[in-house]
Amino acid sequence: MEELKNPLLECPSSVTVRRNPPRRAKTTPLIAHNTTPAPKSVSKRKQISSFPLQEFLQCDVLPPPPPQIPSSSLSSNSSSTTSNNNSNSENLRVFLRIKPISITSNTSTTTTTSRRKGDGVKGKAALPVSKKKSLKKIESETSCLVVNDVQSVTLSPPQSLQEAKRFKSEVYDGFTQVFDTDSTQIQVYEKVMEPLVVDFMDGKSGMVAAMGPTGSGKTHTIFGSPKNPGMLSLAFAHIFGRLKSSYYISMFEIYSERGKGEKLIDLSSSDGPDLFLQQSSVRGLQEVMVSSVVEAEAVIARGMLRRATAVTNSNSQSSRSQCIINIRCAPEVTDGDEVLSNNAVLTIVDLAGAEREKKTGNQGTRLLESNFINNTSMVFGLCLRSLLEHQKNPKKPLQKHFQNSLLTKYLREYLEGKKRMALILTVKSGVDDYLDVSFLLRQASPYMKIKFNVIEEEPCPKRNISKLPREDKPKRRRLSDPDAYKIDESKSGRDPKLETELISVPLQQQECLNGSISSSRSVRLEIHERLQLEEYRIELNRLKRNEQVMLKFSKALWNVLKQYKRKLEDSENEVQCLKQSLEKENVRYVELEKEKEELMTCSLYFKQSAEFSGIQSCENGIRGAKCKTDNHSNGDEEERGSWPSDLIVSSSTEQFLVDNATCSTVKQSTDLGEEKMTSPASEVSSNEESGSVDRCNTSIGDSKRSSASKIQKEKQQRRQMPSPSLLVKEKNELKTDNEIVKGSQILPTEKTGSVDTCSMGKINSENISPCKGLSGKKPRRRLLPASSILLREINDLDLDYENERPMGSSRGERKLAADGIGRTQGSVSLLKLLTNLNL
Ligand SMILES: Nc1ncnc2c1ncn2[C@@H]1O[C@H](COP(=O)(O)OP(=O)(O)OP(=O)(O)O)[C@@H](O)[C@H]1O
Repeated sequence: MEELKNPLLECPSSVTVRRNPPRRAKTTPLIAHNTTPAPKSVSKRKQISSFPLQEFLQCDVLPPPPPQIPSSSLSSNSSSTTSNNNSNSENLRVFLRIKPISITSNTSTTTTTSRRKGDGVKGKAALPVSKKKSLKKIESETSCLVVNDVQSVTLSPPQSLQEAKRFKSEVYDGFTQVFDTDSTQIQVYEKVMEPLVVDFMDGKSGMVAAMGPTGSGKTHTIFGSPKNPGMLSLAFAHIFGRLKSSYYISMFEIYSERGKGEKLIDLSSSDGPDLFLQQSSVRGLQEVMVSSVVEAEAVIARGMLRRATAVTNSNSQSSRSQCIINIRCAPEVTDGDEVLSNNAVLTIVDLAGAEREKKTGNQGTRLLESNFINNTSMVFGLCLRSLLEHQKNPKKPLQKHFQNSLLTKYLREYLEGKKRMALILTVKSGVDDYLDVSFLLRQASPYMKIKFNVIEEEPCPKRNISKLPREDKPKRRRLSDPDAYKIDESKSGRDPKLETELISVPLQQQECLNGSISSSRSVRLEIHERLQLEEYRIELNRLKRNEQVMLKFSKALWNVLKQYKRKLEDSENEVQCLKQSLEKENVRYVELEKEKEELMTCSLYFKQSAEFSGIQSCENGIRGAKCKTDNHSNGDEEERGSWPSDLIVSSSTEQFLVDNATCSTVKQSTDLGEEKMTSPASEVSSNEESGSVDRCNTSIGDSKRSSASKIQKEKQQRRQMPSPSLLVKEKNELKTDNEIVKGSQILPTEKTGSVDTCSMGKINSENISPCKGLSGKKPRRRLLPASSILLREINDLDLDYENERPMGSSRGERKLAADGIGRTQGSVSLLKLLTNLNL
């Protein structure tokens, strides 16, 4: 009772403090190491001011030596410590290894600086006992982690952080084994790895993963060094020392270059294809068959050379990737037959160490790698955390955190508690490493409660080829390149001769073949045959589908082409039509041009005629004019008329000779009832021989020529007609002359209808001042031949009415017609002509 009253007076020698819940740090009771637990009285505990950490650390109490258990009994012993009563369920084994502080400390002795990677323990072991003690003292002074016993440690914050009162000492208990700073590689192997190796050789898969901050000794623990071999090398020695057998080894890393996605890289083979993850197996990964420790070590050494490493502030050879090594049992071949084998795989994972930016001083690429490394570690931890919570409370669903990284995808079965695994946490115990250690222990210590519902894997009597990831590759190759398959077979240890036979022998002969060989071979043949058939079936389906697709595509293409052809034909037809219509239009245009020219010519002519007519009416009156017409009884026949005449306009003193007052022939289309005009010149040149009938726009519409002889005469006269240019010239001359002409009168030459046609309707003789030509001299005028002819023709006309004959009334007096309208002589003449033509 007295002890209880005054606990400070007599401290117990040791105490074990268990953390539960693990994340909540408890104040360490004020008791000495290795003392009996103090009574948990709240009233008494209040009296304890603080935990005398320094005092405690200064105590030169060596941790109890690890129990020396014979190797043969390690497996059973270790499992007995971790497994529950239920043989199929066991806890996740979590180990803690503390890296010697002297190796990490910059202020360490010469021993530290001379050490190389991996030989720290050995060097320390070689020291004399007195030096060992002093070194231990130094370590204890500068360490933040103290080993309480084989299963627990106490983590104390450095003085600077203690003052902040946010950080308190924490005890972490429940580890499968804590390896102190002076633990050897062999000790670690025996505890961590050997049970897994034993199980593996019994046909059970297992995995061990090393976790911890950068530079804490993960790679050292797994791979070690030539002088101080790690767990892997020791495992090889164990595996190959027992039985003479072959194993497949594969080694690959998951790396993120500059943090851009994750990449799988085959470390065991440099010439292999690109790797990709399919569910939980790596496709394309090369497996190297080894049958001795040396071969296995060589494969691992090659892989280590290829592995991504870099120099950081924390580690001169820091791993930048997650490295995974698989060891798989190869079937033994005796006399061509394979014997017992199993599907068990032993997996060793060296995770890249979590990094703090402040400590590592990483920048750029290194920093991006750090992010990837920390992220993967976090996902790995989340998967285990989720599994633990699910096991605690089955109502909580198992989160699918494994999907967030390639590593966790690959290790899914382990992270879901389906296969047994072990974790080894490596830490540095320096004061500077307090935060790293604290983070890791807080994160990983709860994993000790994770249970694995191990499904016992039955040893496989025959190798199950379909389950092996590597088997897919030769299958794929076989279809395209049989030689490639042969090479692969030599690697995998199969009988290539037999496989070649299998491919070549028809299916019908397989039964005979199978009958003659052993049962194991027949099973293998059957599997191969089935796989091959399946491949062919898939290929056939693919080809069929392709064929159907192509068929449909070609049909569609054909239809489209047909439509295009039809459209093309239509377009061509349209083009032809347009061409024809264009030609027609061109012809019409030419004709219209000609008409236009003729109209202009005629217009000029009639203008002259009107002027002359005005002059004549003023002075001499109408001498008479005759119009010769040919009437054809049949209205459908073409009519032809021309007015070749020489008009002689005489005044009292002078005569005007008009050359070639021409009118073009008139072609009358009775169907359309329209008249076309052509120039006399053109008619003479082009239409005369063909006998085409033109109608002069100045001619009287329906006038007919009286006799053929006259026509002939006209034709001859027409040949003498001048060109329109001459007419223009003549017009100019006449204009000049008109100024001095006193008066002249031109005889009416045509009916009003024809005047209209030739735009002569506008010409009114009344508008022409008769007095204009009277003033001045009276020069002798020479009439153009056509005008003379016209005048003569008009004079030849038989006018019925006396009053219609142009009177010789001088000065263009208007004659009163019966209707009382005053007309000039020219108008009267035209009227007569029109009347004769019955228009
Ligand atoms: N227990 C130990 N005993 C002696 N030396 C050790 C021990 N642990 C680590 N070392 C040495 O410390 C250095 C760093 O160790 P290691 O490379 O294994 O760290 P790591 O955790 O793998 O780091 P990273 O995650 O950056 O790759 C190495 O030189 C190694 O030899």
